[in-house]
Amino acid sequence: MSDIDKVRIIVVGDSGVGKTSLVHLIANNEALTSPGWTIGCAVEVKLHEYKEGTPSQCAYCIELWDIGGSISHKNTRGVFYNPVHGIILVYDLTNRKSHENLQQWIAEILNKEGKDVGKGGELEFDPEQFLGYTQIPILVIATKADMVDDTQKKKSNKKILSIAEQCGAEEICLNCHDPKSLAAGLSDSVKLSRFFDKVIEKKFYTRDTGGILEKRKYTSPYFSGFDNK
Ligand SMILES: Nc1nc2c(ncn2[C@@H]2O[C@H](COP(=O)(O)OP(=O)(O)OP(=O)(O)O)[C@@H](O)[C@H]2O)c(=O)[nH]1
Repeated sequence: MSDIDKVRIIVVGDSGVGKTSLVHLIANNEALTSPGWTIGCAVEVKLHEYKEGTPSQCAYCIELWDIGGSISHKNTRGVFYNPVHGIILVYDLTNRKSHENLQQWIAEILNKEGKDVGKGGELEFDPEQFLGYTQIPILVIATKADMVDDTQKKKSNKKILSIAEQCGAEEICLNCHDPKSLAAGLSDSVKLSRFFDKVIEKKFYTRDTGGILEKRKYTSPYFSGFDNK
């Protein structure tokens, strides 16, 4: 895959929400029955057809960086946050706190050097700053959809919308143990594919004065839409 352009997408969320299971499902189209605890980071790759079925179709390599969610590694995770071309925020539908904590994850990515720390020692999340400053494409994914009934999903969806809306992001609810969750043609699969297209576009394409997308002549491997320093 060395000649194929690539993007780095980081996958973050609390420990145990299902990041490793999700990444495995996306990269291999199969369920991972017994994932191990991720220490540091694990990377899986997926070949993605940008704008599939159109004249602009082109293959790109998507690197999915599964960042271990353990609180004990919080201070060392910053090394994985540069460059970042896209972010998948993951939470567990059966664990409301894991959704609330996504704000902390965003703040951590944005302020990896510990700036903007609030009174309680927690990083402060400013969605406007995040959107305006970084413009990094974000996707929110809720896991363990098989463990909640539809009423609970609707309740959770209201909560999901708050973070997804604040970030201008799409959202997906799925069961990582079911390989059919992301079967081709399903709306969730289309959302995921569009998200990958968006990440690729942000890194490799620019709009000319007529609004037409054209590929940049040179793209720094570190370009991510924000400096992240
Ligand atoms: N029922 C169900 N279980 C899931 C789902 N996704 C993940 N799990 C289970 O949740 C547990 C934790 O999953 P992991 O993928 O290891 O979670 P993680 O977020 O990578 O955890 P860390 O490595 O600690 O950051 C495992 O037992 C998974 O099998 C899902 O959609 N449904």
